[in-house]
Amino acid sequence: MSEVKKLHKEAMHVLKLTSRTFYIPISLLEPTLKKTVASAYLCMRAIDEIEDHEMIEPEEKQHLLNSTSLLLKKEFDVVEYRKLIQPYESILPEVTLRLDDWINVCPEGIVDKVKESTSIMAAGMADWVEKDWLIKTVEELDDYTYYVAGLVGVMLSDIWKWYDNTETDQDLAIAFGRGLQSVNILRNQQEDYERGVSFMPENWNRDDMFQYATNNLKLADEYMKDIKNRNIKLFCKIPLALANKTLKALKNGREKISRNEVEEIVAQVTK
Ligand SMILES: CC(C)=CCC/C(C)=C/CC/C(C)=C/COP(=O)(O)OP(=O)(O)O
Repeated sequence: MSEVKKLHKEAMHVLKLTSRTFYIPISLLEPTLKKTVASAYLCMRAIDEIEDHEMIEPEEKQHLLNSTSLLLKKEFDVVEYRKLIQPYESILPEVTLRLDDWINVCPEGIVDKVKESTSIMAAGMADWVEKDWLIKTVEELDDYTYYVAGLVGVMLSDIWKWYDNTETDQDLAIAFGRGLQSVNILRNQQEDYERGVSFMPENWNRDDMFQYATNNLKLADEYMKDIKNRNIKLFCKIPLALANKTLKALKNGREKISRNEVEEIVAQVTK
């Protein structure tokens, strides 16, 4: 097997191990999009694992994220990156240690966009680590959800445009990301509370966050209307359907949806 093929296979393997939500939709994409979106997911997940790490001090996270953000702005210097993460090698996951590999999986015509989006996300995450994720206003919630999810939407829209000139609305793409992220916030609220983090603006209760999620997921439906390519449409439909179903389950007091329900939704969307 050629080196390129081998790397692609490894990327899909790591993707399967890291993403419950996106492994299936990415697998259903045609080869060029599959490589691109897998690479983009893994690059962003690489830095997300730094932001979320339980054993790394905030100052160190900021340094790691800001330095990675700078490295992504130039031709990626893998020697510098290895030096940067070397002290944390034993505690960081494979997806983070192999950032250079994921960049190499990405097709040449779009890799700069993926690096740029990941760089902006890393700098935004570093700022939120500094602020200790202290969200007081809805503007701050919007800012946080923009960096960690809205930007993914923007990047995906850029990928669709590059791939076959599919034009989608940037604000709706951001809302799509925010919708998915706010469902996760609701799902993880207790767990986050236990580690001392809350994404609820002051004076907000759970119902307000439900409303925020519902509004953004409605805008995600609008986003879908611009997509004609069936392959891209299918990719977007799966996380959206899972988020809608999860939101409904949470409203009914359940913790999350079952593996069976996930399978049912995927089967329904792909039939
Ligand atoms: C235009 C468009 C499609 C916009 C959507 C943008 C997008 C994919 C944002 C990601 C947001 C998010 C909450 C990811 C983690 O979800 P998770 O915890 O469910 O995923 P995981 O299983 O990969 O951890």
